[in-house]
Amino acid sequence: MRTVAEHQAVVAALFGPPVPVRLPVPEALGRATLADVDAPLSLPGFDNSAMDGFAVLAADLASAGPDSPVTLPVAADIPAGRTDTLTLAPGTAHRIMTGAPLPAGADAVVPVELTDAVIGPVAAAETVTFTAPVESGKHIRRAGSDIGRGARALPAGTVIGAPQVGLLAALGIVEVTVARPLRVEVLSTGSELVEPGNPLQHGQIYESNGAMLTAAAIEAGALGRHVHFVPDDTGDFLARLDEVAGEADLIITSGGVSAGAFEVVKDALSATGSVEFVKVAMQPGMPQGCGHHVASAGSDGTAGPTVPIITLPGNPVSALVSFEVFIRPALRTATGLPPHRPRVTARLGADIRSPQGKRQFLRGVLRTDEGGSGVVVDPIGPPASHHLRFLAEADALIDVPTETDGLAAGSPVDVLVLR
Ligand SMILES: Nc1nc2c(c(=O)[nH]1)N[C@H]1C(S)=C(S)[C@@H](COP(=O)(O)OP(=O)(O)OC[C@H]3O[C@@H](n4cnc5c(N)ncnc54)[C@H](O)[C@@H]3O)O[C@H]1N2
Ligand code: MOO
Repeated sequence: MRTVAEHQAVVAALFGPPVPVRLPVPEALGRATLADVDAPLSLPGFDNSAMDGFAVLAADLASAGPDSPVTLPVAADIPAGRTDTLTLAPGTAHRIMTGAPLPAGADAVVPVELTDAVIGPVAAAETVTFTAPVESGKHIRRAGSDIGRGARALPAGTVIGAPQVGLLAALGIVEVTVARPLRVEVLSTGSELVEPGNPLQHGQIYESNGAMLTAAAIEAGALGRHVHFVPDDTGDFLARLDEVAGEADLIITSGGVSAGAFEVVKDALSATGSVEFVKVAMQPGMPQGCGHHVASAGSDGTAGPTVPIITLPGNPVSALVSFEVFIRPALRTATGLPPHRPRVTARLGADIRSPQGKRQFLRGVLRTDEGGSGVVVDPIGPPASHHLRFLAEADALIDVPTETDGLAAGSPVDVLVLR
């Protein structure tokens, strides 16, 4: 049997390095930059006020005190957005709002609350009185104090989140070079499957792997699309693969890869020689397949596209755990994103058993222990791979080493954090 690490390497090798693409900033959310972004302008772009108040020359207020108020004429009113250039004459004040450009000649701003001016939406009075001096530079946001023009705004490899979108927009940047998102098509197989919303007959079940794996692909940063499911018919299956091959960077299938009499995926793809089916020493997720699907030639004889394909086992827990262990890290690396879920060491909240010779990924729920001194993981649900309910409750996978056949409560274990 192949080890988990060996199969991870085989899956990762299906993908090339990240491909750069220019995307509008809002569409770059969640993607990794593939080039440094340097600031095309300074932030702030001009000296401006940090407070609603009065721009002054600090020297004019040097003698101001409760018993020696200084009154200055208000020579201008500067709301944010005023675009003309103003100069403050010594011995005068300008009413100024937060974010408004500081007039040349002013070197401090006094907040309105520290003056005799009326606070609120009123016209500026003719004069303003100060009862305290102000330090030169006070409440002024200097041009370039956040970032200077030409400075590195985002290094290559940054994952774009809300703060990065904010910075790029503030810099006036409309497009950014990021890793091209990969298009993942998910196709389920099984004659027992029925689309949710339709009635079930005895022996039928609702198709859930397609929706689940599509969601997992999207969560991993890919463009996931669920192309629904086909019955256990190799002709139908291959036709659907051909249909989506031209639009996909990866096809994921579920089901039909074990040892039954109707293993549509294995039967259809084994013969092609471009997909290998293997057993991986893990539970759940033992039967795996991966390789390339070579789509049939077009009617004009042109060669069909070749696309990486990963065939996951049909048991729902096996399918999602396999995605987490093999596909998610590979997809993320191929799009420049940090590959792994966080891993932590936790103490087991209960005894566990594990099949020797297989690396087991048990579902678990993380908590902080009563003393607050560490992280505990409580195993939940049986190991069998149809327990979707416990998968939905879990926020961790407990990674039990291959050679271990059991661990006592309190033992340290390696945990993959799923949130
Ligand atoms: N004789 C053997 N039988 C099985 C073996 C084996 O080695 N020898 N392996 C077992 C293991 S382990 C797994 S995992 C499963 C994998 O089976 P398949 O990939 O062939 O999957 P199916 O047989 O098609 O389905 C398994 C199970 O999952 C349900 N299923 C399938 N697709 C979906 C879907 N899209 N949505 C919801 N549920 C789905 C299906 O109804 C079955 O109950 O094989 C074991 N057997
Ligand atoms: O390996 Mo299967 O995935 O145990 O359920």
